[in-house]
Amino acid sequence: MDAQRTFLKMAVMDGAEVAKHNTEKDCWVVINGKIWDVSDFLAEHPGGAGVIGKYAGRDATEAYSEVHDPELVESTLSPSSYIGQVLPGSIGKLGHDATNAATKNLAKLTHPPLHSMINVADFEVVAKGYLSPTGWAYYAGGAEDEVSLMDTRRLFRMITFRPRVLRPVEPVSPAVKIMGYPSSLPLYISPTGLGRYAYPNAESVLACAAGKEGVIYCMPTTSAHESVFAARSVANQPLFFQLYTTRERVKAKAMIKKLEALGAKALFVTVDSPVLGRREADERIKVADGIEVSSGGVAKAGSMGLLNPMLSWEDLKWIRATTSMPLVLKGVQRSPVLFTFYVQLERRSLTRSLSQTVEDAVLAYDLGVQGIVLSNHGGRSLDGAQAPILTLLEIRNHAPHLLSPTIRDKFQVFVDGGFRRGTDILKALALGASAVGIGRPFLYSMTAEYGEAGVRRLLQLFRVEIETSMALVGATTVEQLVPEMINSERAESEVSRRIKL
Ligand SMILES: Cc1cc2nc3c(=O)[nH]c(=O)nc-3n(C[C@H](O)[C@H](O)[C@H](O)COP(=O)(O)O)c2cc1C
Repeated sequence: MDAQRTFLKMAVMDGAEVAKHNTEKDCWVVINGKIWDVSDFLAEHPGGAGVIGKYAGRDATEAYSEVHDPELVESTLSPSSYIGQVLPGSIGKLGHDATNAATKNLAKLTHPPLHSMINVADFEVVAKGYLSPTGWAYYAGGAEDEVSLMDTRRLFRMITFRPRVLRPVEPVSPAVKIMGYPSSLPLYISPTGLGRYAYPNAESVLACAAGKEGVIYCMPTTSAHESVFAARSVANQPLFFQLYTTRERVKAKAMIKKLEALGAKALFVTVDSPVLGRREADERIKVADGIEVSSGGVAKAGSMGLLNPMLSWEDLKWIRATTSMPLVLKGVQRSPVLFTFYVQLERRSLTRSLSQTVEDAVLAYDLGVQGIVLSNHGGRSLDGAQAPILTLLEIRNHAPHLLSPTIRDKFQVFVDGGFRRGTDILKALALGASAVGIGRPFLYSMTAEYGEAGVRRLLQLFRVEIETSMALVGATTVEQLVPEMINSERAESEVSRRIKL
C-alpha cells in the first residue's frame, strides 16, 4: 500500500530529463511508462550491468518485456528507485535487437500445428526457429565447450534395458509421490529463468499446465511469485520453489517467508552455482549487441546480486532454522566448502575424498535434508562436471541406502539433465531415482505461441512414452522398475574409482 501511495504521488516528467541520466553510474530507464533509477541495481542484475546500461536515459520497455513479467520491476526494485511517469511520446527508444525481432516475427508466421509435435526433439526444432537469437542462446547454451551438456545424452545411450516378458502389463501407472505429493508422472518441471523468451507469463503458464496434468512445477527464484500461485489450476495444487540464496540473509529470509506464506511445498536450494557459469553463446550475443562483456570476471560480475559465492553449509543450517518447508539441495556435486564445514561441525578428521559427488549425497542425507537433485545445472555451470546419471551410479555402488524405497518418505534422490525420452526417465527410476527434473523441453514447448497447450502436449507425449516403455520393459508400476532391468555396465566403467567414504 505504501509503495502504491508513493507511486501515485509521483510527477510526470519529460523524456528530455530522463535522457540526462544516461551513464551506468547515473542510470534511469523507462519501463512501461514509469521511470526507474537503476544505478544501484546495475551491479546486481543477473544478466550483467551492460544489458541495462545500454538503455540508460532511454525507454527499455521492449527489451525488458521480452525477458521479464511486467510486475517484476516493481517487486525487485525498492519504491525509492521510482522517479515518476514519463510524458508519453517524449522518450527515445533504442532500436532493440532488430534481427531478433525480425527472426521471431517470421517464425511466428510459419510455425507448425501443435498436433504435428510428436516428441521433444520436434519442439526443440520449432523453438530454434521461433526464438530470438538471444533467447535461443540463453535456453540451449551450456558452459564453455558444452562438454557436460552433450555428455548427459551420451551416457543415456550407454545404458540399456533388460526387459522382462510374459508379464501382464495392463493397466500401467507411472504415478509417484514427490516430497509426499502425488504426481501423475515420475517427473517434475525444473526451474528455469527467463521463460518469457518462450511465452509471456511463462512461469504462470507452466504452473497452470502442471496442475491440469497432475505434475509438480518448481518455480525459479526470479518468477513473479504471486502470479504463479494465482495461476494454479487445481485446488491445493502443490508448487515447489527454487531459491538462489543471495549474500544478504535479510533478503533471503524475506523471500523464504514470502514463499512459505504463499504456500510453497518444498524449497529447492540451488548449490551448484556459487557464480554464473561462463556461457559463451550468451556473451557472443551481447558483444554483437554492442554490450561490453568484461574480460576481468564475467562470472563474478554476473552473480553479484542473485548468487552467493560464499554459500556454505552454515547457510544451509540457517535456512533449515528459518523455514519449516522441506529442503532439497539442487545440484549436488563436488563441494569442498560444504564438506570442510561439515567436518568442522562434526569434529571429524578429514579422511574422506573431496573429489566425488557421492560424498556430498551422503553428507546431505546425514545432515537431514529431505532430498537432493543430482544435477550439473543442465551443463550450464561447471563445464566438465560429470553427467548426473553417473552420480546416480556412484550412489548405487557406494551408498545404495540413499536410494532405498523404504526411506523415500524422509529422503528422495532426484536427477536432472538431458532427459528427453520416456526411456531416459525409466533408466533413472530403475537405478533408484525417485523422479527426474526436466528443464529446457518445457521452455521449448511454449514457443511458437503454443503456450499452455504446448506444455500439456509435451506432458502427454512424455506420458505415452513412459507408459509404453514401462509395458515393454515389464513393469506396471514405478516400484516394479528395478536395477535388474538395466544393463549399466558400460556406463559404470566411467564411474570414478577414487571414491572413499
Ligand atoms: C534456460 C535455463 C534456465 C535455468 N534457470 C535456472 C534457475 O533459475 N535456477 C536453477 O536452479 N536452475 C536453473 N536451470 C537449470 C534447470 O533447473 C535444470 O537443472 C536443467 O535445465 C536440467 O537440464 P535439462 O534442461 O537438460 O532438462 C536453468 C536451465 C535452463 C536451461
